[in-house]
Amino acid sequence: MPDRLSRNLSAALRRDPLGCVLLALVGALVLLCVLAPMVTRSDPTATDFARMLTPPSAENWLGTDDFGRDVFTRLLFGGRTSLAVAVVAVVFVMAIGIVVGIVAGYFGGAVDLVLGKLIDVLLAFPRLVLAIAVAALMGGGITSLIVAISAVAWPAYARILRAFTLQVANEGYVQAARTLGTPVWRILSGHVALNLIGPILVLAMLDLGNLILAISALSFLGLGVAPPTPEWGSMLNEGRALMEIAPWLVLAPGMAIFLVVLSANYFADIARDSTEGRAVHGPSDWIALRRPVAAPAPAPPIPDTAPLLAFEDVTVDVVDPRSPYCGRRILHQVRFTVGPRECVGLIGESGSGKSTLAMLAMGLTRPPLALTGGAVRLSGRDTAAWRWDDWRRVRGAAVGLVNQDPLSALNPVLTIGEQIGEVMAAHDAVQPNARAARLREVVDEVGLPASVVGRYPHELSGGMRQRVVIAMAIVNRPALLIADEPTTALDVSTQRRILDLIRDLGEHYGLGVLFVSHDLRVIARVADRVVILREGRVVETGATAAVFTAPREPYTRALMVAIPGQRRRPQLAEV
Ligand SMILES: Nc1ncnc2c1ncn2[C@@H]1O[C@H](COP(=O)(O)OP(=O)(O)OP(=O)(O)O)[C@@H](O)[C@H]1O
Repeated sequence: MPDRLSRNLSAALRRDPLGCVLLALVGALVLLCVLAPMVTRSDPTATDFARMLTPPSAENWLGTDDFGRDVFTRLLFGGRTSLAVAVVAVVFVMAIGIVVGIVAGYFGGAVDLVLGKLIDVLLAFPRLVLAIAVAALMGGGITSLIVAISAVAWPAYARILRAFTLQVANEGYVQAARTLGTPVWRILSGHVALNLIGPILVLAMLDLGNLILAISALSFLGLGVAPPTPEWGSMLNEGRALMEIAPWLVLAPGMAIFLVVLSANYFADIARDSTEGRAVHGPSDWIALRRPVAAPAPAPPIPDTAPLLAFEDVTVDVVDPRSPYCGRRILHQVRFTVGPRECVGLIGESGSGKSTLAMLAMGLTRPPLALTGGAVRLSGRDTAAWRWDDWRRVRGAAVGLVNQDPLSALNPVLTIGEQIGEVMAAHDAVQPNARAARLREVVDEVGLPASVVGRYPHELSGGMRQRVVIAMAIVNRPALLIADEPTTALDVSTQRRILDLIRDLGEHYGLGVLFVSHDLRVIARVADRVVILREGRVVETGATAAVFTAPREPYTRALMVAIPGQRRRPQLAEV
């Protein structure tokens, strides 16, 4: 995003002579201010009553004030103060706004409610009036100026960044990071904050001008930088009484403020244009997933013979009384297992409950749905009492997930190497010193060139992206892989290659695979056993060849006849 921002800014400037002139002027002014001690030998506070109120001349380019001080020198040193205070204030404001906005947007619930109310209350006051009150209470000076400005400016940032966080947190790649067991702090700093850099930069540019104005206004009112230290606002105040006989006293700082504020707003506009159109989507109910259940996980006795995944009479209902579907049964005593080195195909038409089962196996069942009967066991352990942290250790380590849409599962601002590396870093399955080698190995295993690690998701084809997602799912060598419609978004030939890859990897790693699909031909190519689901009930289950060649249930027969181009039943390995 910052790359695109700088590219767009330079492209906009190339097309815009006014922008170039503004940039040159403000750049020169800022440079002169920064280098003030080298540009001018005069002391900005040294008085010389013999030279009081002299108009601009070769000796005093911008004249002198009523103490005989050189206005040009004071303008440059005053600019250092104004700009430094503004930059420090922006940093403070951004830091508070970013932390509060991200925390409120990401955690939601009570945290969001409390922070949201605080933001609302602070935003209800006019910013400058509140800043005047805070600065007056603190007694003026540079510190109180920064505190006053920071205290009143952060809520606007927090509110905007909260909204951005809500959007980013619902992106597929953030959800994917969660399902891969990435810790919250890493999701916040890596996925959420990185994606907010663009909006943050634009906000900072937009507000820099406003903050300089506010700083100047407070100093103008005598609540900021105390005389004789020069500052543009206080210079305006000092020159105000003599404006009619010595207009240069107000013109110089006035023009400087005007130029800096105009430039900041102008460039912020360009920056805002260049970052518009971000793709955002999705509801914001995932935060409820974090709610842990009451009891801690029990000590896990793991029978060697236990299947990797077992659904034992699993019943799921809509339990939230606020849902219009409250009381509806989604899964009815579903029972089947997935063992090591076995690929189980879960087939069912849309709405039959396939995704609900896949989510149960990852501990991602969302309110208003809840497990109301039976048990979901992973390697023999009942997961009912697992808390969020227990699941976090399992996801991405013992259980890998491959989703339908690889693009939404990948973070657009991180390279492939970083994203695979992050999954390894989230768990201890691969030792830190072995991670670089494992990265190369897994990239090779999924059939991608080594160069892919330095590339970004948008530089890859759909099939390559799905290979990356598979690499992320297997990099920690899980025992179980959940593949939820992993080939639906791909063309037929890519589908075939991805299916072969999953089957080969399953054999290579001895993986148990739960392969969810509505497409019988896909299941026929990869699955050893099939489970046919209809309206939340298992209607038929058995070895793939047996079920497909001699279906017992009328529903299974109907499904096969419904395959496009298929008169009677699907051929194995037909895809
Ligand atoms: N939050 C919810 N509230 C009420 N009903 C829900 C909710 N989530 C899912 N359902 C219902 O549960 C049933 C199973 O949904 P699920 O998403 O598991 O089906 P699916 O087989 O994966 O379908 P698809 O292939 O279209 O994704 C559907 O009838 C759906 O309407």
